Amino acid sequence: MTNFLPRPGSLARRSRPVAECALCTGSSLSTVSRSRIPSRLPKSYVRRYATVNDDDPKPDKNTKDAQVANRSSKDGEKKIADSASKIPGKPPPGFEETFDKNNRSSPLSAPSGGSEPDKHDTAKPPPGFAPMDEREMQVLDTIAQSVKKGLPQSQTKIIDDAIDMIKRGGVPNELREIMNEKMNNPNFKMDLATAAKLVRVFTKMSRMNVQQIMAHLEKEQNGKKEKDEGEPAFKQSYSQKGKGGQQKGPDPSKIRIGEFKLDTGTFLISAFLSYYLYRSLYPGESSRDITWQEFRTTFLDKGLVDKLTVINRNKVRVELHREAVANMYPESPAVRANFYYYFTIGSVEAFERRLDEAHQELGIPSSERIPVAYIDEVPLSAAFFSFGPTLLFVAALFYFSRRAASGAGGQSGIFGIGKSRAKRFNHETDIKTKFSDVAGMDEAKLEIMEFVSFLKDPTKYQSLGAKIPRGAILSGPPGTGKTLLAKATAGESGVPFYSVSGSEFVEMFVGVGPSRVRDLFSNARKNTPCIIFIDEIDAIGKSRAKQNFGGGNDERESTLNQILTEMDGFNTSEQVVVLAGTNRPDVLDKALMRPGRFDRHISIDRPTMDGRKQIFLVHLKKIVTSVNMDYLTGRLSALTPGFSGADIANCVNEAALIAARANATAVEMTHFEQAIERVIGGLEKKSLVLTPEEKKTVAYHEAGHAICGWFFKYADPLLKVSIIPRGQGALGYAQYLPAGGGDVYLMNVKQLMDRMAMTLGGRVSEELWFDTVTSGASDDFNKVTRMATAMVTEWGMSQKIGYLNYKDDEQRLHKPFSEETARNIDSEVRRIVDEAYKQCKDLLEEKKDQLQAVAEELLKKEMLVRDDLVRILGKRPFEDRGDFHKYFDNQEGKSAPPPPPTEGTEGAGPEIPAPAFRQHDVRG
Ligand SMILES: Nc1ncnc2c1ncn2[C@@H]1O[C@H](COP(=O)(O)OP(=O)(O)OP(=O)(O)O)[C@@H](O)[C@H]1O
Repeated sequence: MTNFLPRPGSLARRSRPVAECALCTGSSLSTVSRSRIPSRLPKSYVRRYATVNDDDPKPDKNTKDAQVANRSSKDGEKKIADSASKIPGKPPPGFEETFDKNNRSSPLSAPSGGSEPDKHDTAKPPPGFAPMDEREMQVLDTIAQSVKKGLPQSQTKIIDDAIDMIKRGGVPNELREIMNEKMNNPNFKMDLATAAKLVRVFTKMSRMNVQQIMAHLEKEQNGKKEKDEGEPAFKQSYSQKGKGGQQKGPDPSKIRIGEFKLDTGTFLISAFLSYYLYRSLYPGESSRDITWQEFRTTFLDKGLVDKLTVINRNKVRVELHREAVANMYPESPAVRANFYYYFTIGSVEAFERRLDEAHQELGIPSSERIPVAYIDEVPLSAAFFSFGPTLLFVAALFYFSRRAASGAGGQSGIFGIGKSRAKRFNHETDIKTKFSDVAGMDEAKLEIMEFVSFLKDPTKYQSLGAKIPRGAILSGPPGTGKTLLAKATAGESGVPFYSVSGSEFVEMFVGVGPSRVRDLFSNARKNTPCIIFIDEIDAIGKSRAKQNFGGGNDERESTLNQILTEMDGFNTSEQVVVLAGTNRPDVLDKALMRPGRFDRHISIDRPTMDGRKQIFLVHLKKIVTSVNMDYLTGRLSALTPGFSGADIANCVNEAALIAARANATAVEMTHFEQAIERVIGGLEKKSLVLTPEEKKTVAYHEAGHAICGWFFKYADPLLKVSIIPRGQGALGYAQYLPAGGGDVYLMNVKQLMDRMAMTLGGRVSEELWFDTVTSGASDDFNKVTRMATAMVTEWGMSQKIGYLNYKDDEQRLHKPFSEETARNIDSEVRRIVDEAYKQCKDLLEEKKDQLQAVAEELLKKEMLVRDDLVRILGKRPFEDRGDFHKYFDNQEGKSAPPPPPTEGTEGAGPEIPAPAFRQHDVRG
């Protein structure tokens, strides 16, 4: 009994759960795991549980336990503490039964409010638990004391809590076994496994609270057999957490179920803890150091030594006759197997001498002398430190190679580096693209359709003796739908599709490229029929002759050679089609293009007006809009000359985003136009504030362009001009519709001259209206020079130079013409530009008033559209061609066509001006 009442503080701590049991109070505090609040337990808890609140469930007056509870509630904490201190060794009033050694029922058997009196006697402890008598409690304390030895204070607290809980709730069977062993065997010794078991049990018990055990008990009493009956009580109590409302139990959200999970981390920590505990309980259990004298008197002189081992020339291990030792010293640890005594020696010679002397003194004949062995042992820690860095390095290497490989597509470490990175798409699940998703490019589709019908029905061709082309190169500007077409081919033919980019063959290791090519083709051969698509093939397929100029690249060359070999290696029956995409067909190696490899060259250009209409139709399908589809696609395609399929897809998506930002229910024409402006001109830079003087210059500059466009017959009619800065350095922004209202494929001299004159309109206007000029016309001059140079050197439009083509070739170091021709070219270019300048100046001088009117209106409104110009300048004096009227007339303030793109593929047509006023850095 004294064990339980060591000091008032302890009493207070222990009386709380007991009173809690007796009263069956559902305190909210009790929901907190005890292990988390040990320091908060003492005083306030006693008060809380010793007093019955109005809303607490009332105990049954008939039951003895209820009376106990009632009494204790009346007396309160003070009485409990007093009685405990006055009658040491006796339980406080109301707790007698809890500590009654004859009463085998656990304190947990106290019925909760409302339970029937007779249940008290029949109440059993939870399965897996058993109540304790006093002797058992003492044994438990002894075990706890030995476990606590050597543990830090925080750990001993947990064990105290667990013991407390066990005494109140009963002993789990696991613990009872150990206690029984201890009671029955006076020589009971704790081994490592037992220590670990004890730590586990104590930790679990310390985390339980009274309600959990009681809830389990109540359920047992009501005869509700759960399927998990027989599990330890703490397990079941957690499984009841979800049934809120039944009891005023713990808040499920606060219960940390994971605490009982035995994951790897927990396992390792508890294993370490157990070992530490075991070691601290039995320090030096497997060895002990002694002196030579001890060795001599205790063991050698008594004939107990079996063998001596000299370790590392400085230590001797004594191996004893275990049975003889057991007879002589039954208590000695040396009885145990694996226990050895050690003593240190100064030198082996001195040790041998002393041993010799001892043998002689003891009169041991030389034949029976104690055998001595000599060994060198490396301590475990030393071994760890010597191999540790190497192991660490190997582990790091392995780890990083795996990470790098998984980042690059999940190959198996450094060993998978030669494997192909091609992604395989399955026609059934991954490739849903069909030819109907590819708008326009009818000719390209027709060409490639042949591959599809070959893959679907090869016999049709083979029966006629025809050989099917091995592959096709799809070339064209970026975003024109090359990849889309290849995917559609796979989708239509219903075969596996391997997609890889040319750059994925290139790696810093030599030989990786060819190895990946081999792997790709061997995979493909295993899965025939199939399609391989190599995007951006120019990364590996560049002409070998050109590479050599800059020193060459052997790795790329051998990768290319491997591709050539593999494509040659297909036999005619293998249905593997290789498609490749590139933006630069001109740099490809000729060997790639020869018949038998990529026999077909399918060029995909930017879509025509009609093609754009169809592409818009494809992408508008997913968009919610109320605009008439025919009108919408027609107008949008007219507004977007030079757009690629990808640009169109982007525009449509951008329009939907703009509409969503404006909270519109459908995408309107204005949203599409804003999107187009944004794609062409970039974002409006409202933050860029120009000075009034700068603004005026920009307005007059743009007005100059606008007047030229309006009054030159072959210039582009203006649709919109603004002086709100946009995009990359453009201070003004103007949109024109290409002359003719559609795509322009041919330009005559008149058109070119008008266009050049219009491009110079900005600078000429500045000259007319200001006393100085600005740097803003530099981009205009660049365009004019390029146009004039092309007229002279490429298009045969200069009589002096004649019908020669001196197209500039960057690869060539020397110009292919004489100095005199160079001088003539210069003078002709100058003459043409001067003519354009004169043409522009004459017009702007003539229309000076109109120019001023347009510029002032622009300054006022910041943006003018076609209708404003009609109002200021009157109707344009020339007939507009094409579908212009259909889409742009009578559409107030809605026209917003872009300037035709100037950047284009070679041979795409003459330079087209985009007279936007640009900001230039003229410092230094
Ligand atoms: N003819 C088209 N019909 C419908 N959509 C198209 C068409 N052309 C391009 N697109 C759109 O543009 C996107 C990009 O096209 P794709 O990737 O095929 O271009 P690409 O020519 O392979 O470009 P790159 O040369 O840069 O690889 C497609 O996903 C599609 O949405």
